[in-house]
Amino acid sequence: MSTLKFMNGHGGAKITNGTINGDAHVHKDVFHPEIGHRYTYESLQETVEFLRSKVPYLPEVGVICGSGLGSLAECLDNPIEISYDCIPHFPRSTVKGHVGALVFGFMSGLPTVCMKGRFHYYEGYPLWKCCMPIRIMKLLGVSHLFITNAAGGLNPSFRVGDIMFVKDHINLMGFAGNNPLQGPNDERFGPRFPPMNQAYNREIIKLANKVAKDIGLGDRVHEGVYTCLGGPNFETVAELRMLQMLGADAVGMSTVHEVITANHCDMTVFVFSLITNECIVEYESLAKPSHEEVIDVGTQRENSLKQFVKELLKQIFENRIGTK
Ligand SMILES: O=P(O)(O)O[C@@H]1C[C@H](O)[C@@H](CO)O1
Ligand SMILES: Nc1nc2[nH]cnc2c(=O)[nH]1
Repeated sequence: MSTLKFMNGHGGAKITNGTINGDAHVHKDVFHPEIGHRYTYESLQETVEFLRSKVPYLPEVGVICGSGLGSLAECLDNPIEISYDCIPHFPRSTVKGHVGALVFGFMSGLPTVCMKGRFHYYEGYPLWKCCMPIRIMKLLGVSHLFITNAAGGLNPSFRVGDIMFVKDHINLMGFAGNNPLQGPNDERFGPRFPPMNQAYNREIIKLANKVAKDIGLGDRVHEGVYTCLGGPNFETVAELRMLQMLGADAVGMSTVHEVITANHCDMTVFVFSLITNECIVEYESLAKPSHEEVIDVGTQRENSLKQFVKELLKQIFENRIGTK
């Protein structure tokens, strides 16, 4: 049995645990003796069918909310919030600041789905599972994916609260042989060997710089290279110095595998990092990064970021950027 609850003040609906747990779904995922468990195209279709039965339109835009950035989902008009624990085959959020719900609605007039909470490798999920929602978004019809994250600033010119438009990444986990596309390739999603040299849409980055300037954020934005480590610990001084030498401007614990999965299935991708802490590269410093600080900075910057995301989205679609 399924129940929609109306949310105060938003004119929307909320589907939470317990309200639809009775919905039976059959697990058709496969276990390969050599490589272990994987989702199949068919099992993902079950998730898609479930979501289609709850939401009366198809989203064109996807937004992944980073740590402390769940409030971006408040940009949606007429939200329909569906808790991850109601959705067939969906992993569960375990991290503070990641609520664990898909929120459908209209952002700048465009049908959009926000992931209020992402999945991380350090939670114990393999990368292919962390990225499962991206394939779900693709199957629902999402063409443009906005990925956001909280990251430590490696570039000494970055200040806490700055925004970095990601122009490229260094896939350190991939260097170690860990990649979300590992395992059998399903050509219905994309090719076995996808290119990654244009993973971040250049036109959107150009527009993002203009929009940031127009709304008064011009002096707080940068372009840069993001890298991801597995976490959950923050980095040592020696590790951070090494990352700086490699050419990374910001470090986090997510995003890279999501970008790879999204590009594999031909989505248009835009990513920004909120610099929530300065990476400590001096042994003398007594400062310590913390998840609380990361979430606080997200909260402090939420109004500017909401305004930025709404305006950027509007202009992307007005100018048909990245429409394939
Ligand atoms: O989900 P993101 O990448 O935004 O979160 C970063 C990485 C860790 O999950 C967390 C550490 O505070 O912030
Ligand atoms: N790995 C990593 N992730 C972060 N997320 C937010 N800040 C940081 C950081 O300093 N390091």
